[in-house]
Amino acid sequence: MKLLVIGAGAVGGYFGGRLFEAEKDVTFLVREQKRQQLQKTGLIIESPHGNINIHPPLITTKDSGKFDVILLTTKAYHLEQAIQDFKPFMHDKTIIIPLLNGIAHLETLESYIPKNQVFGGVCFIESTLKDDGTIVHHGDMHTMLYGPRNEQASLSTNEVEQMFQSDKSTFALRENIDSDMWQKYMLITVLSGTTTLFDANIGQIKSSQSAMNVAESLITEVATVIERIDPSMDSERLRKKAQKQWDNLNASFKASMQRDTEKGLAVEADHIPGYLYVQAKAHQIDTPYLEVVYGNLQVYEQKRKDGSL
Ligand SMILES: NC(=O)C1=CN([C@@H]2O[C@H](COP(=O)(O)OP(=O)(O)OC[C@H]3O[C@@H](n4cnc5c(N)ncnc54)[C@H](OP(=O)(O)O)[C@@H]3O)[C@@H](O)[C@H]2O)C=CC1
Ligand SMILES: CC(C)(CO)C(=O)C(=O)O
Repeated sequence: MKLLVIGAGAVGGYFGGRLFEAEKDVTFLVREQKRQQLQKTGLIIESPHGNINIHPPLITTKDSGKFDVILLTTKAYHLEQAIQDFKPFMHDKTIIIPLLNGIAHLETLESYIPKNQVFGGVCFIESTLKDDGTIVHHGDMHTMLYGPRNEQASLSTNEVEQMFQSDKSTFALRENIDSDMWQKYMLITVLSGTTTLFDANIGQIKSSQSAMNVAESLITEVATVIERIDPSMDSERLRKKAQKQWDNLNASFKASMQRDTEKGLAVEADHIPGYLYVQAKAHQIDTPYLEVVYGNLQVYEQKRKDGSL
């Protein structure tokens, strides 16, 4: 089984790097600047679970070859281009596993690729990139969940499972990956929304009862919207689990979107809160907290564009 990781950023570099370390057949599809950087320094991971500096095979769109599994790890705003870039590396059974936060990318992927080749996926990790491309892993979490969304999956799950084994991080094949994706979407909307709104880590947010009330109201709104989009998701269960996940976070925890705003980078505003906000409007659900969170990120994007950050 041959794995192609699209992007060697904070998520793709970490999980792809751990699989390469575990001697899996892993190649990275990268853009030219990244290729040059990685050729010079190697792929470096600094992690509480062990630092590594490795030299996995790198390809760009100028190369050719076919891969059995594609792990998609770009940001949502690079999705359309990434699909055009990785499609030539697929054969008629290749499985795509996207690790993007959110859910709307599944529809985009399925508009280009047969549904039985699109798995679902989520990851739990707090990682970021240094200027020199080093992947810095904060905290303990490093879990990737994946699974078929279609009974007629083009490769058997047993075959795919062989690829995702490593002593240094956790990979789990799931029966209901859609449910995992919604639950993660719920969590990330609240975490990225509040940490960027207050420009604060979780400990700082927890120090204010009013800020905590905002988080709780956001949790309730998002759970309501998700249940309306997918009635198989129970809003009360979503809400309770998100609340528990929130309560268990370390004080120093930051969402990746917050780390991106601290660096003045683009954010997935339309893909994460924006998609839910549009769905809420379509279902005539009032979501004032989601509107504030989304509006805050839209203003941030505008400031980036006009150079006034
Ligand atoms: N970081 C985190 O802690 C977590 C992030 N996520 C989610 O995972 C996704 C990825 O985030 P993250 O890893 O942080 O983002 P990064 O920006 O760190 O990494 C994305 C990588 O994708 C690469 N890329 C973009 N387009 C292409 C392309 N066409 N071909 C090849 N490579 C491409 C970029 O390359 P280049 O270097 O050339 O710009 C970049 O290195 C997001 O949806 C995010 O929300 C989920 C869980 C945790
Ligand atoms: C919440 C977290 C850290 C979990 O992986 C995440 O997905 C992100 O910050 O983007």
